[in-house]
Order: sequence, then C-alpha cells, then structure tokens
Amino acid sequence: MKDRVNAANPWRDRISALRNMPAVLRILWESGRAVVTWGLFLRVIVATLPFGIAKIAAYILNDIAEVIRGHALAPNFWKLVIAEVALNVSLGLITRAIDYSDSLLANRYTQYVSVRVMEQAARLDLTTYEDPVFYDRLERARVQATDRLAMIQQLGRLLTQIITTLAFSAALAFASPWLVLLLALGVLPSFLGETHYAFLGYAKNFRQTPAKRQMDYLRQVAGSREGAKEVKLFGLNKFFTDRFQKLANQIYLEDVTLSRSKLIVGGLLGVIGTLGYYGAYVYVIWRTLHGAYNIGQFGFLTTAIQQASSNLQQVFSTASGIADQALFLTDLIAFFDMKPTVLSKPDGLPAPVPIQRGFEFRNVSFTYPGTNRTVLKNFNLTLSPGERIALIGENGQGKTTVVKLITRLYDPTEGQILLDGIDLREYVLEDLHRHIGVIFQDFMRFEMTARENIGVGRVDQPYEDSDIEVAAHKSLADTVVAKLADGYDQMLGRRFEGGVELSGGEWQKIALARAYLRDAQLLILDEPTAALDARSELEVFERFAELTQGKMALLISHRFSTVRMADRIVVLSGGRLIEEGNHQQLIDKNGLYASMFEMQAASYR
Ligand SMILES: Nc1ncnc2c1ncn2[C@@H]1O[C@H](COP(=O)(O)OP(=O)(O)OP(=O)(O)O)[C@@H](O)[C@H]1O
Repeated sequence: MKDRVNAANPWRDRISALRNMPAVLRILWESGRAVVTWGLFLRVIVATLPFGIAKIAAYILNDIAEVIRGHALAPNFWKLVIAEVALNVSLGLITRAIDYSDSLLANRYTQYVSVRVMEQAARLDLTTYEDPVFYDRLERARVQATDRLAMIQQLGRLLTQIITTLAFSAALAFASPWLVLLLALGVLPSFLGETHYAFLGYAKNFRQTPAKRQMDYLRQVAGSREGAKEVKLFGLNKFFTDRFQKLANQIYLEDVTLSRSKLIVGGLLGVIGTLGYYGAYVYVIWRTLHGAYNIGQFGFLTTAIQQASSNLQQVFSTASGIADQALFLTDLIAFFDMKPTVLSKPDGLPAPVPIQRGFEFRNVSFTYPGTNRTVLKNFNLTLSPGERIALIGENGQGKTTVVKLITRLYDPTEGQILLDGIDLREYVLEDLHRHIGVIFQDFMRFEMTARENIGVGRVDQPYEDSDIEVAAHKSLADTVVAKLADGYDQMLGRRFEGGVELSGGEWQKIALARAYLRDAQLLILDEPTAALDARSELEVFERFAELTQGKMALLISHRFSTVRMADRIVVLSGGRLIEEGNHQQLIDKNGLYASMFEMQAASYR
C-alpha cells in the first residue's frame, strides 16, 4: 500500500480532499438524522437574526435623532426597543441550543464512527495488519474517529456565516457595490494564507505519523508492566528516553518552523484584511458627511460592514478549516473504502456436517503478501476425519502458516485447499470458522473475567455455565479457577480493578478451554503447551487424546512427548512436507525427525 501527500501540489490535494465531504456529510447524517435536522433549522434562524437586529437598531437610531431634532417620539418606538431586546435574548438562547445539539451530534458521530472503524478493522485481511502503512492509516483513522466536535461546529458555523454574509452583503451592494468589492479584496489574501497553512499543517502531521507511532511505542515499552523487568535489568531506560527525545525534538523543530512562518505571513495578510475593512468604513463616513445617508442608515451600514467583513473572513477561514478537516478525513474515508480480499462467497456453501472426506492441501504454495520468500512450496497434505496429525519442524518452516491457510486467514498464492473435495473459498467463511477451534501460540489474554475468557470461544451460540465448567475441566482450567477468589467471575489481567494476573501456563489452560467450548469438528492447537509444566502437559495431552477421539486435530509442537500421541506426524522443512508417518516409522526412517528426536532426547540424558 502506498500512501503519499503530494507536497509539490498542495492545492490539488486540498481540492481533491473536498471530495470527501459528501462521504463525511453522509456519515454525519447517518449518525444522527434528527439532531442534524434540528441543528440546521436552528442555524438558519440564528443566521438571519443579526440582520433583523441591525435593521431595528437603525429605526431606533433614526427615531432618537428625530427626538433630538425636537420632534415627537414615534408611537411604536418602545415596541422596537422591546423587539430588539427579544431578538437578542432569542439569539443567545438559540446559540446555546445549537451548542447542545452540536455536542449531542459529536457524541453520536464518535460512537458511530468508532463502531464502524472496529467493524471495518475486523473485516480486513490479516495481511493488512502486517503493513506499516496500514497501521499509520488506522492510527490516523482512529484519531479522526474521536472528538469531531470542532468539525461539526465548523460545518454549522459555515452555514450560519454564509447566510449572514449574504444578507449583509446584499444590503451593502444595494448601498454601493464598491463596499462589497473592498471587503472581498481585503479578505481574499488571508483566506489563501489560511488554506495554505492548513495544508502544510496536514502534510506535516502526515509526515510525522510514523515518528509519532514510534514515540507511542517507546513510551509504552518504557512504561509498561511487560517491559518493566527488561527495562530495569538491562538498564534500558536511557536508551529508550534518548530515542524518544530525539524523535520529539525533530517533531518540535518542524512544528516551530511552521508556526513561525504562519505567524509572520498570517499577520501580514491579516493587516490587508483590516485595511479593506477600514477602506469600506471610511467610504461610508465620507458618503454620510456628504448627505447620502441619514444617521440610521449610517449606523446600519457600519454594522453591515462589520458583520459582512467578519463573517466573510470567517466564511473563508471556516471553509479552509473544513478543507483541512477533509484532508484529515481522507484517511478515515480511505480506511472505510479498503476491501478485504479473503471474502466469503455471497451464496457460499455451508460447511459440511459432519465432514466426510476431510481437508486436502493440493500443491499449495504461499508467499506472504508484500514479501518475496515462498514459505510453502507445492505443499501437499491430507487430514481425514478422525485423524490427529502433528506438524513438526524447526523454527520458521511454515507450520503456523499451514494453520493460517486451513482457517482461511489467508488464501494460497497457488494451489488449492479442499474440504470434502470442494475449494475452501466456496464455503461461507463464518460457517467454516464455526467448525474450527484454534488456539495460536500467541493466543489472546482477554482482560475480562475467567468465564468470559472461556465464553468467547462460542459467542455465536448459546451456552450454559455448565458448558464453561465442562470445557474448563477438559483443559485443566478448572484447577486454575479453583484458586481464584471470585472463581469464574474473577477479572483476569491487571488492567482493570480487581484483576489478577495468571502465569503463562495458567493462561494457556484458560485459552484451551475456549477451544474445547467451541465443540468444533477440527481442533487446532499451535504449541498449546509451551508454557505448561511437564505434569500439566502430560495431563493436558492425555485428555486431548481422549477428547479428540473421532475428531480431526492438528497439533503443532516442539515437544516430542506430545508429538508421539498423534496418529500421523508430518515433518515440514523449507516449506515442503519431507517426511510423514507415525513415531516408530519415522525413527526407523532415520531422517530429520529421527535426528531431531535424538537431539531432544540427548538433552534429557
Ligand atoms: N505475517 C508474515 N509476513 C511475512 N512473513 C511471515 C509472516 N508470518 C510468518 N512469516 C515468515 O514465514 C515463515 C514461516 O513462518 P511460520 O510462523 O509459519 O513458521 P513456524 O514453522 O510456525 O515457526 P515456529 O516454529 O518458530 O513457530 C517464517 O520465515 C516467517 O518469517
């Protein structure tokens, strides 16, 4: 995945980013239709009120001038005063109502987008997670998902400002078109300046994302419970803080350079705007002195100049703020547009129950996307119902990759994987997953209760507490739970209050229970016992052997004591199947298996 901001052509990027606006507006609309409608209605009222207030003020001023000149007070004078006060009070109240509706909408937007980001992240291929560019984008999308109050306020403000500007500009144009021209000429340069810096700010943030991700990582490693032991014992504190400091300084320098240039250029352009404003003001004074306007009209026009100028300026700066937000939202929209390639067929087949012929890898080759090393080469393997296979091989030979392919976390680069003679891609993905229970070596330790940690193994089907207990018994997790103060309701992990940490082996037993709860047709355990002590391992496997009777099981282990219980042992090397058979057959063959077995046995002598 390539991701780039074209720094050489900022305008084109900015304008093309505005193409995101319909998508953003749609997301806003979907996150709260009623709130959006109310917000729009209130804004139209608020935008027209200042015009009405200024008009009434002009009448009041004229009436007062008449009284000063010795005429009688107009009969409706006090009604005008009351009307102006009423309009101002309404303005204040409606403005508050708008703030309220904006904050409601921002809340809904954050919630809606966060859920969509989570859903989309879950849909995407595993490959995407291995791409650092994707991570940067996900990170930006996450940030963009939250705290969009400013964007919502800007959009609303833009609407108000446009209506108010149009109303006052029309009045000014009616008095003299020069007034509008003077104001527009004054405001334009600062708009261009604002937009330009908004883009530079975005490009800077974009460039800084990788460094900021690294900083987050360093901060997390240096301050985490997991990192604490090694950081202390290897004396890594200074190593990490120096690295962090270096990145932070680099970011600080870039920020300061941009802010400084914005200060100088923005200041100068602001002066031009002020001159435009006062040019129009002086023009009105001059015309009034020459008898063109009465005092009420003078008052109204000066208010109109002030309102039109400040609103026009704000229209530009709000619009450039929105263009800036639209640029930021590029990542969110691009993230939502990403499509997974491992897809479930729309009219896919349900997974067979029971599986009749089993799985077959037929000339499967696989290269991880974005790399050029072929991890599996013309790999062939069958797994029949009722069979328990152990996959063994040295580190990095492709054992876990086999598991990722049979579970369709990835699709083969070449060749096919068949289930009952039909390509895996023909089945409904979710249904296929429902029939496979898998625990990876890097299984999740959910910081939830023990019950939930086991229960996540079967969230899509109802289960009873007794099912949890049975699964826990099978995996020996019941012995772990028995020691917990709150039993199955004990919070695990130390992140949340009342949580207790478990040892690696204890976590492993809990994770195994999850696989047993699933009642799957194929059970896959990828180094399931690495953290278990010898006695636990023996017990786990005696049970495993019993429990998987008649089921398919795929087992990956480096321990030969475990491997021996399999019906068939498959030896992987260099991405190929090089030996297979039961323990005795492979020992007799005196190949790689026999030598690996001999090495491990020798280390125990
Ligand atoms: N996500 C990935 N992207 C790119 N390469 C990968 C990825 N995962 C694994 N590999 C590479 O594929 C090869 C096989 O990895 P795999 O995890 O299947 O090995 P393994 O036999 O299970 O190893 P181990 O015994 O250490 O668990 C390794 O060389 C590894 O570097």
